[in-house]
Amino acid sequence: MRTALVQVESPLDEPWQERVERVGSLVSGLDAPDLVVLPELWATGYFAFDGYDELAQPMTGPLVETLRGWASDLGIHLAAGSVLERDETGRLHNTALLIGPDGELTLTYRKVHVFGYQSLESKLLSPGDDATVAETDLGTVGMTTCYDLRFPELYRHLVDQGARIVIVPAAWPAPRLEHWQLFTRARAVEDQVVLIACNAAGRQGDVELAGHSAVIDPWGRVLAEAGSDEEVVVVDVDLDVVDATRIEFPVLDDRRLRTTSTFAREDLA
Ligand SMILES: NC(=O)CCC(=O)C(=O)O
Repeated sequence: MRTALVQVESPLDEPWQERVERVGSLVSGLDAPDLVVLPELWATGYFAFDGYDELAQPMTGPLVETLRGWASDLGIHLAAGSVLERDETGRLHNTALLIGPDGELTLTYRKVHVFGYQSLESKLLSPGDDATVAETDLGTVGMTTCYDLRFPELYRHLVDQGARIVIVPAAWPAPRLEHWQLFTRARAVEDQVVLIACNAAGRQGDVELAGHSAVIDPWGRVLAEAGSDEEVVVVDVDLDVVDATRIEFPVLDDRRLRTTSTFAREDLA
């Protein structure tokens, strides 16, 4: 699986429409990837909180239409990072999406753990209340978003549904780079998945993003890692490593505590 991580910079003074055009050119210039992955809220800029309400769109809106067009024109799987979704009741969500080579939405995931530390996300957005997987011709894929990396039970929930690949779009700030590197590797090793994490880069206002997008295999090997600037990283991933690891070292079979795999919906209302 040829995987391209497009580690986008989203400076607050760049009009978002220009950024979408710029990133579209980057994506269409890639050399025949199977999967392209973008960061969390890259079009809007995660830290552009003032623009959240104005820029949120339904999943049938023009931004998602454009992204679907990229996937179908190029015949790729596009994990298009996340977008600000306005749902049918008017609430806003941070919604990650995977689009298939036919331009159809394969998987959507509303970020469950919205972030409130030096961030207005938890005030402005409503959390999701579920996480599912999609069967694709790449394998069984789950998605989580950024801060979710700190909540391992979410990943077990995906593994319980058969996830072999977990894609993580992020806007993770530079002061906690060590946490990013620790959690991405930990989740790959403990859940025996290929973990594909695409972070934002550059500055968004006062915040410096960490970059260091990475692809990590179930042994914890970092197959590719970006630096801290805007960059595209391409890596060929042999997905057989998931089954090989689970057969060689069947730690998931030794679990004694089964999660109930349910969400505390009453807490999320
Ligand atoms: N965008 C985010 O969810 C940031 C999370 C973060 O900075 C952290 O967990 O640390």
